Amino acid sequence: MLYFIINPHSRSGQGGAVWKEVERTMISSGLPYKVSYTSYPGHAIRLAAEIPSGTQPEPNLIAVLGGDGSLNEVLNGAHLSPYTIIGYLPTGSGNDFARGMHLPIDAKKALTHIIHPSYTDTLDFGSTTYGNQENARRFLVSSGIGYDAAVCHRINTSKLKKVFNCFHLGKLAYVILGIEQIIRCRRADGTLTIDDEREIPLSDVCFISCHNLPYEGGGFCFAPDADPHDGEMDLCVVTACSRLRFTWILLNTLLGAKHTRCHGVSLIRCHKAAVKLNRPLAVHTDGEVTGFFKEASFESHPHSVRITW
Ligand SMILES: Nc1ncnc2c1ncn2[C@@H]1O[C@H](COP(=O)(O)OP(=O)(O)OP(=O)(O)O)[C@@H](O)[C@H]1O
Repeated sequence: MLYFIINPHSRSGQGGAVWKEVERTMISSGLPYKVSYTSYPGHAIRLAAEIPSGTQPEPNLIAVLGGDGSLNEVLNGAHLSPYTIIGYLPTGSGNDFARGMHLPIDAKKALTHIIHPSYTDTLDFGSTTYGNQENARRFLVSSGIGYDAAVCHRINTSKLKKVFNCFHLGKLAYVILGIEQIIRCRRADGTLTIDDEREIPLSDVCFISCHNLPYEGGGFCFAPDADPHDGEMDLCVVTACSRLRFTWILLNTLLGAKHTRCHGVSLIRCHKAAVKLNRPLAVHTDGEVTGFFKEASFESHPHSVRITW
């Protein structure tokens, strides 16, 4: 069975209008499908959890229409199995999943791939544990602590993205709030433990971002070689740099240039990473902020989620 989970509020309310257009194609296809609409943040987790795993002759396909946040919620609610397949119709403003996977950004084109799947792929996903060890959340794109999460926090609490999205300039909101956080974001000292073995002391941490896919924040390429098929995560660690150098690093990631050569940037490939800091910093998973914490752990779950396009 084909289930649609629609976030009508994605891209500042345009998601509902996009679905109306997409649904015409669905109706004319004659295929059976069910639709649910999200009515509050976190609702897609519950809606996805209500969909049972399919069976071998009849897998269930959950098609998400929304942004990376809605896709993340479905990943967190879905009963992951070889018979649960996730499809994606991007209507967000960041669209880092679609960008990283080279998927069509156009929801109508994406629907063609859902109706006539040409390919299914099994991807890695990551999980982030924060605060007390009971809190965990899955991610498909990236998760981080520090500057990147602080920007997500501002994006989600400020009206700027909504206003800019009306003029199709959502990306500019990320840039403006990103600059604001270069000036205001707090930093911390601590340690980073890689794969339970190697402990790295950290001072003046700007952020630590853990990637399954290369881009986050609407196109910042923090981990150019991140591959969701390799069973590992790519960590981008940025420490001890002036605001000017930090701006230069961010510009490099946005323009696709080599930020990895900049002083203060390290890229580490691993299965697990644990961060301990001396003050709480914001933590995000796929752009959804979970809170401010001193400790966060990230882990890769190889080949665990089926996607179609
Ligand atoms: N009906 C709703 N009303 C308000 N918020 C909602 C509703 N449905 C979902 N949400 C929340 O909206 C947030 C953002 O949604 P989503 O990521 O789909 O779109 P976006 O913000 O436009 O895209 P992007 O994350 O790519 O910038 C999610 O955190 C989700 O929980």
